[in-house]
Amino acid sequence: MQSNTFSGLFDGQNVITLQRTPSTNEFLRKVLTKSTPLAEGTVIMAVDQYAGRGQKGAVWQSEPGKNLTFSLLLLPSFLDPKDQFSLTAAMSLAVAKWLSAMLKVPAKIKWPNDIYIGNKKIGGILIENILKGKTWKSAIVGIGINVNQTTFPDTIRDHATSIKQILHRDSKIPELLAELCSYIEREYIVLKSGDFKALLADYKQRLYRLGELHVFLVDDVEVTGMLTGVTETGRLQIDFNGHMVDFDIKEIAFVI
Ligand SMILES: O=C(O)CCCC[C@@H]1SC[C@@H]2NC(=O)N[C@@H]21
Repeated sequence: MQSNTFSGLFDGQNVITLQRTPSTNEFLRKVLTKSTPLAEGTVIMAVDQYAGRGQKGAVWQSEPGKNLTFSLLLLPSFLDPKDQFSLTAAMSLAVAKWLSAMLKVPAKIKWPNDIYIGNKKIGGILIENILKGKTWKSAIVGIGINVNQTTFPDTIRDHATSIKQILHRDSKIPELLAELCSYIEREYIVLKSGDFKALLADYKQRLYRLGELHVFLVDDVEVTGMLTGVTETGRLQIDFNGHMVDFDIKEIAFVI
């Protein structure tokens, strides 16, 4: 495990804790659009996030006070927008590595950036990029981790897990935030170094269902193929009987 103190970019000085807010991503976006200058590494954390947002317009449900729900501000102006996926890879890797080290079980990345333990989702990431033309203004990295919640709504009960369900004890949320931020910092340094190949290779190694036959939904039709990796731009590569096809997030979904 890494030390549980903040370091460098995430020094713990810029953590704003909100008791109740619809969505930390939304809150951060609003602050940024009001042109309030915020330092890179600013974290908005919510105790009760009651209308959390997920990918593809989904909702992110979280019991008040039980989970880690936060958004952090990155200013990746060094990154060409065509390399956006490497930011997704870096953030997913940070969460997966942190959870694997803490829980002592492998945490996998379900493409593009859900975090799974076994066949259950423990966390999710929603990155909202704010670009100005071809340059970055900022990236809002929203992360939700199920921590002390042990019961889940019917719709997700069979496919959700939490840190408590694995460790059988409560965890202190601010301490988890500090630990996770140190993992984020480490991957962000790799991203800044421009070593996208290393990030991609690391990401691929941790892909959920890599090398396995799986059922996917493509154009409302269930198809079976083998997940073989991702392209440099983050498209999911599937082998259908020797015929390789790649997809973006709008074109394919996993069938559980
Ligand atoms: O699994 C997903 O689809 C992504 C979930 C992302 C949830 C986090 S919680 C903090 C931040 N604020 C939001 O409204 N969403 C993200």
